[in-house]
Amino acid sequence: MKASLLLFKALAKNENIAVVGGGISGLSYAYFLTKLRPDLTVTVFEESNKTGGYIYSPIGYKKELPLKHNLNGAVEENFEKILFEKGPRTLRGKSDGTLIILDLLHRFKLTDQVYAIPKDSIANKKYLLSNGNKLIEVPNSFLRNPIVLLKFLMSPVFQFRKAMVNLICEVFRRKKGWSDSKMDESVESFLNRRLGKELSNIASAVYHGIFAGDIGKLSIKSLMPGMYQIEKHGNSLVGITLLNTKRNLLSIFISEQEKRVAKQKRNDNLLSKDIKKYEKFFFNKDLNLSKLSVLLKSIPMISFKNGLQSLTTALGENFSLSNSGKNRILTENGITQIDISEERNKIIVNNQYEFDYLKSTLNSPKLVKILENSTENLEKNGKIRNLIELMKRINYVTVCVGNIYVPRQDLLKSNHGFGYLIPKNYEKQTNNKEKLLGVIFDSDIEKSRKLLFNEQISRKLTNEELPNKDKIDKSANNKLFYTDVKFPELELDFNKEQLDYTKITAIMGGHYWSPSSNNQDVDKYDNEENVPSKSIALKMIKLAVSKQLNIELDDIKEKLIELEIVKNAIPQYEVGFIELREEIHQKVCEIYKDKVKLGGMSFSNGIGVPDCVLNGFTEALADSGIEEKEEPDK
Ligand SMILES: C=Cc1c2[nH]c(c1C)Cc1[nH]c(c(CCC(=O)O)c1C)Cc1[nH]c(c(C)c1CCC(=O)O)Cc1[nH]c(c(C)c1C=C)C2
Repeated sequence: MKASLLLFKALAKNENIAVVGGGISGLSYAYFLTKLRPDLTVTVFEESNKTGGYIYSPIGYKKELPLKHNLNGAVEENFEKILFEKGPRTLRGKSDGTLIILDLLHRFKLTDQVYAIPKDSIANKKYLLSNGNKLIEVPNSFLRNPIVLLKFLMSPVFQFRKAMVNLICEVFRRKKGWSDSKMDESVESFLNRRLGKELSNIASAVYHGIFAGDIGKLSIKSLMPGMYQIEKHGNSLVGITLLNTKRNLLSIFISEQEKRVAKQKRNDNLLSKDIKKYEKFFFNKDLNLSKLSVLLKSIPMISFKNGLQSLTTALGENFSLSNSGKNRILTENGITQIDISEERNKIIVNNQYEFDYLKSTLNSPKLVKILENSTENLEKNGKIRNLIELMKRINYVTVCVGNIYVPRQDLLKSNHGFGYLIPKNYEKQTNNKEKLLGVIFDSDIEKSRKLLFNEQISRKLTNEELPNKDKIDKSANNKLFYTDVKFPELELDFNKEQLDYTKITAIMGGHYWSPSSNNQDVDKYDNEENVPSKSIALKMIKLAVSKQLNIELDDIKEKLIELEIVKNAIPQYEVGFIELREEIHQKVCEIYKDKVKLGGMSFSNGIGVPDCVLNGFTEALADSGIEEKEEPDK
């Protein structure tokens, strides 16, 4: 059998495509589609005046500094500039999406923007907030740091005795063993039933940090597909974990040589199907993705010199620059109507533009508004009403993001790290009055960063010729790559004294502000949506942070605080979400005769930035119609 590339018609030659939404999902999709199919003309519609969507890294200005002149005699900017991230800010290292993002940044010649947070850095310490405002460090690895593990097991968040009894009982407890593939359950009810309330409370904090959501509503099938499979087959979670641990323990009897061979085999095979496709259709001969993926295994987090927005800006610019100006991003161009003209076989946008195909990355509240403006033509068959009702069943949470900067002071004292998450049962008696979900220690993340593509690593990651002495033993060189990655200190462009600043982000609201939540402080809220005004939110954030970190924010004169309330920020993959999403996709295909498709955080799989980029690639590849087909040998 011989593999060859065949182009078959998904999108016909020279078609005109609309992408709705200029966030990370829309930009990734548009960028990849244009690269895969340069014959197409692609227009991105963005309602706001900037691209990036939820990724937003503005610079705040703190105070006037003494005037300085540059070499040409001109006055230099004389304000202390502070980068604030209002949305996502870091990427997890080990993920297919991150691999693609780093490859893109390498193509865009932005490697000087990419920082690694090494495993052994202070920013890799994560905490949970326990009653009495104690920060409990969560062990990163069960074996590597026994003291942290022991302290965690003995802490009130874990509740050792109860948790251990529950874990032992789990092996013997009767399992449901779902036979119907439609079965689903909330994460909370599943974990309570299987592992007990103590462990489920820890999971509540983790999902505060991802969905800002309530594990009492989020779906086990969507969020923990591995657990779902174990349940489906009626197996024990603890049993399967122990079996895997036994396999690991047995590995101490395997010789070093055998281990090395096994590791090499794993590394050779480590690219997923999606990344192999990316390599095949989008190959950048400069960067070795297999080596990069090995390196990323040892880097928990990636961060960006000028904020994550440099990624979306670069994607937008590289998209617009390609195809000699045929492609465009129309900012301040919201979509109000999407109709279909069956006679002309076209999608009509805003009664004005005609397209052959439209990809939306909007969330469902925005789509509902657009659908409600649909013409009588679409209204006639009643299907659109049904679609609107389905879309309204997807719930979203609103979050308040508070960025706080204090110069020349270390407010975190002994609690340095990535930040902390707050479990659901924190201060149950006071009902977590301020509805804080967690706090990120941005200054610690910033102070832990190391240039990822430094000279040593870049040489190993690119297919550049190896220096002569390394050529002598290539296998030794490979080994060196896996074990000997060094991150030299960054050259700082500010003096040591300025390193003592504190920058944190406090995140509040989420599911606690959902209309259905039993909010005791509802009289404080000045609108019917259960969301406080900005001024009340500011008071609440200051109060909570001061209390939890034991500082008096109001007493600190030199500070900068910015607050953003992001409505419908994160879709909630609640119980039954997978089936609901599938039904919506089917209805959209039916109504718009396969000429409209939905993507983005709400309708593709996954809400993380790497997920959005990976989905952008796989969906563009599928729509491009470029597929690999096996052909028999002649
Ligand atoms: C601003 C509020 C957000 C909260 N969750 C998200 C946002 C944007 C989305 C999100 N956060 C994480 C993931 C998983 C990452 C992945 O698997 O790709 C997602 C989808 C993990 C995460 N949580 C926090 C950080 C800094 C990260 C890394 C990714 C990122 O930079 O967003 C901190 C954090 N996020 C939220 C809270 C309450 C919180 C508290 C410490 C809600």
